[in-house]
Amino acid sequence: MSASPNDLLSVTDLVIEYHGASVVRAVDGVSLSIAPGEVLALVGESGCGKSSLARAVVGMEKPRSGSVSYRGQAVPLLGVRRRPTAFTSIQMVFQDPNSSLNPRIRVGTQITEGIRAALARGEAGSKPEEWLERVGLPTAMVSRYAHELSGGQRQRVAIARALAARPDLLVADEPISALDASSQASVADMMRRLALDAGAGLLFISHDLAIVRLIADRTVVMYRGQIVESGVSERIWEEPAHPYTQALLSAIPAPDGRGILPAAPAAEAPAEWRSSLPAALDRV
Ligand SMILES: Nc1ncnc2c1ncn2[C@@H]1O[C@H](COP(=O)(O)OP(=O)(O)OP(=O)(O)O)[C@@H](O)[C@H]1O
Repeated sequence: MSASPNDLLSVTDLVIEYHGASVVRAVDGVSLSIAPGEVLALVGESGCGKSSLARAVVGMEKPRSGSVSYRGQAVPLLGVRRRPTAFTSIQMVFQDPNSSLNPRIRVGTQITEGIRAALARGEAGSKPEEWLERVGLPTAMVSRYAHELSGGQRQRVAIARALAARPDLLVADEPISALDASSQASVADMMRRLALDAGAGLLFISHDLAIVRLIADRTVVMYRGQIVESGVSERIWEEPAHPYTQALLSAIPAPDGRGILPAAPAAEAPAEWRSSLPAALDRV
């Protein structure tokens, strides 16, 4: 996955470490890129470094080494106060909508913040009600407060606000896990459509390979801070090359209760994975 001058986002040899009682290397030499109008999924089990990578992409995490560039320019570290205007064209949706919405500000006002960011970059204006409709919420919700909404409604508002800023690049970190199972696929598909209608790129982080298969052009699989496999989503789904990807796929429930893979993959998984994914690997 080498960088091209046309990339919207280019991450090169990224290393992120946390220094506490011990050093945790959360991201260990990751390179990836996203072209305009492309959906890239980042999958992997909890703790593999997905959120650390996402935060670095939007300038919220300082890399130990390596680089993150957006349209060929290094993404600046977010200031204590606010990010430079140019970089409002990168928006992030967090797993927990409470971390981006203010419970004491009306929903309409919060979406208007996104609209203002778009206007400041010379983009066309829009109304908060339009964005509520696009994410499947009633327009009357403009006058409600975030704390009056359900978790799923809040997440839709967070998505509406991010999209209202008309980003070129949308980074969505587990954006659908707060939603009920029946609406996860439709909201993921809506994000894909809205991002692509705007010609934006979408970095979609999830542990749900079934949904990723539906919406992502390419998929990157992370394990313990490193990329173990990447490629066209359909290929990864049909012919996972790496034993870890095979284990992730086999852990997806199927009607027969045996996981999604029809036959046992040939590759032998290293013993260390047996401890991290025992249930999945029992079926591999
Ligand atoms: N601020 C921090 N300080 C110390 N360690 C951290 C910090 N943030 C993350 N880590 C560690 O870095 C590793 C990667 O964490 P990260 O949140 O990036 O993983 P993730 O794949 O997003 O997990 P999840 O799916 O559970 O959100 C984990 O071992 C985590 O404990």
